[in-house]
Amino acid sequence: MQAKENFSFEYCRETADWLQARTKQRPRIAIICGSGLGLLADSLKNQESFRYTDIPNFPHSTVTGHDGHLIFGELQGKLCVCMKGRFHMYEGYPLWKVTFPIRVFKLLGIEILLVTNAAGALAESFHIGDLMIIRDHINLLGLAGQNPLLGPNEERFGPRFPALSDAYDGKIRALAMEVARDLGYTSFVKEGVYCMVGGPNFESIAEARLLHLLGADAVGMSTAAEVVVARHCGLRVFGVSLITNQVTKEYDTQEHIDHHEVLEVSQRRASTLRMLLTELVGRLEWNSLSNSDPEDNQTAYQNGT
Ligand SMILES: O=P(O)(O)O[C@@H]1C[C@H](O)[C@@H](CO)O1
Ligand code: HPA
Repeated sequence: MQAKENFSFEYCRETADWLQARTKQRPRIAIICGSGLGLLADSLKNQESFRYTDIPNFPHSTVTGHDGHLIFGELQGKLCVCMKGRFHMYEGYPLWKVTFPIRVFKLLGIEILLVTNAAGALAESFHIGDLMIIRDHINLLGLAGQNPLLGPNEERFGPRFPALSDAYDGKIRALAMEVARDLGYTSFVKEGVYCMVGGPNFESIAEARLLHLLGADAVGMSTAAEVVVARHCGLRVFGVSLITNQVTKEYDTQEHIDHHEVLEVSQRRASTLRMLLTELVGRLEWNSLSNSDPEDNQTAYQNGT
């Protein structure tokens, strides 16, 4: 098992304090940009940007399409902090480090986490360029014993046994669907189940068939671990996958997916995803999202209500 001492409250606090000493911005929304999806971060107003390499304790981005800046700024008049580039287990980081920024966000006062990723389609009804609002996930690594919450529990962040039955906020998903309707996006905005695998290889045919049989609509190499840590510390979560490729499930194909193709599609569709999220952020109203929703028992637990 990985040493956990560096996932401690104090270690996260040190990073949050460093950031708060350098910006007066106090955002309540955090956004993680997936592969090739950094465009959203670029559209923040009044930007204050920090290189990951300058932030104490922060991991460094090593993957093409993940720039490596933490950007504070305004989107639709709302203060946000945006990760332009995320971390993956296949880069050699333990999962606690992959998800470290989430706990820093919590200490910065973040309440809502918006996660994006590039993913391959397993569902036949999905097409390249579609946006999949994540209804639920299969954390394949977690089921196999690789979980960012392994080790002593830090009660100041959350409970030993967090519930994940409501991981992806129902009210924010409904709002996003409303936004999609208003933007005329309904033909390519779908809902579905995201499966996180470890990577870095793409799936074999037998693996792709298995994941589809298990109920996954799309597969990628991120997100679920971040969401586990976010829900543990009571953040509300909204996730969206940009479908960059069809995952091959037939043996008689000549198609081979590669990361360049993933980046090409995500860069081509980044402005559409940006539009959806920008409009969504603009419509996020804390009052209408309040926790009278019985679905949101995790946050109620955190608040002691
Ligand atoms: O960070 P995300 O999940 O968007 O990145 C996906 C998964 C792999 O890192 C990479 C494969 O092309 O894109
Ligand atoms: N498999 C896993 N991760 C991915 C894929 C895929 O097909 N596309 C983008 N990220």
